[in-house]
Amino acid sequence: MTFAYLCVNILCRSAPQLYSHSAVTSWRLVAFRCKAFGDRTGAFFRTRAYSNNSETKKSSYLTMLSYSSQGKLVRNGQEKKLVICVEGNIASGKTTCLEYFSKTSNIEVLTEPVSKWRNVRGHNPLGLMYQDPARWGITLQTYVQLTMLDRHLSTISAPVRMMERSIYSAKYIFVENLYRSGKMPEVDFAVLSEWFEWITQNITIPVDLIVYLQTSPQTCLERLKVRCREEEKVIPLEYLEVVHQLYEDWLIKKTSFHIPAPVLVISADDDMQKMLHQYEENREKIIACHSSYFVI
Ligand SMILES: Nc1ncnc2c1ncn2[C@@H]1O[C@H](COP(=O)(O)OP(=O)(O)O)[C@@H](O)[C@H]1O
Ligand SMILES: Cc1cn([C@H]2C[C@H](O)[C@@H](COP(=O)(O)O)O2)c(=O)[nH]c1=O
Repeated sequence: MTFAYLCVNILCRSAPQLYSHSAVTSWRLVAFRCKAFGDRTGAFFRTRAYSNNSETKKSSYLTMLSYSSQGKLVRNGQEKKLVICVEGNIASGKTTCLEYFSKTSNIEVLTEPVSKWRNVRGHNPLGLMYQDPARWGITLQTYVQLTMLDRHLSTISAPVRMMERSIYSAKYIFVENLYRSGKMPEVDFAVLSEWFEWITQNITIPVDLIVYLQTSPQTCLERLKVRCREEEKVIPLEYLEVVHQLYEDWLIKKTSFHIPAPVLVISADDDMQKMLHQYEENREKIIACHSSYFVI
């Protein structure tokens, strides 16, 4: 613990009235200086200051961040939790899988924030993207990236978290697809990539295991039709085939992008009954193989 850390900590406790805006502002400068001089407590100062003024709500998760030994921002007290990301094509059965595991005690599930993508302050970026990907792809994907980051950084309350997709697949599958298919202008792709690289280089995104629900694109098309989301009615089989190939290159062939965690592949073309059976068969691999996380 540094001298500066001790001084500010004592001030925080003994003089709460110092949480005036001007004091907060000057603490930010202290924080900035600490960071500039390589002091890992900088983030602590900054977040302590933020948490005591009107910006509290907007930066609530920042109050829990500090620097790791690698110099990345990391959420405090979440290190021993297990994070599993369930990946797969559109309508492959990810939500259904999460619903099944949500009945298990000690597991919390986080589904994709699709409702936000369909309604942000009265706008529907998901629908707009499907209508005109070249115009609205950047809009949707910027928002997807933000909401996925928010999901990754949200407080984990159970020993195990299962979440649907990740900030990685949003970039490696969907942004990549828009760009490669010529539907995303190069400048949009460059800006999104800069954001993505900054986030992943500066913030620890905890992922311990990827469960890949491997389906045929044809199965996904059938399930997509049953689910019948209005925005997705325009999705043809070819789109699902491209998404499938991007997933296969990333998680099976391992030839495209960095894989942030070990991958467990589950064949997911079977009917619901057989899938539930498969989930039970794989339960140990998903959770128990990480039991060392609980022996602390
Ligand atoms: N194994 C399965 N067999 C048949 N239908 C399924 C199966 N798993 C999911 N579904 C149905 O397919 C649709 C898409 O499933 P969902 O879990 O929402 O997929 P995702 O979250 O991957 O998009 C839903 O209507 C769901 O009830
Ligand atoms: C992550 C992500 C998703 N989308 C689209 C693809 C689908 O239409 C929905 C998500 O539905 P799913 O049933 O969970 O697959 O959102 C996208 O366009 N871009 C993305 O990054």
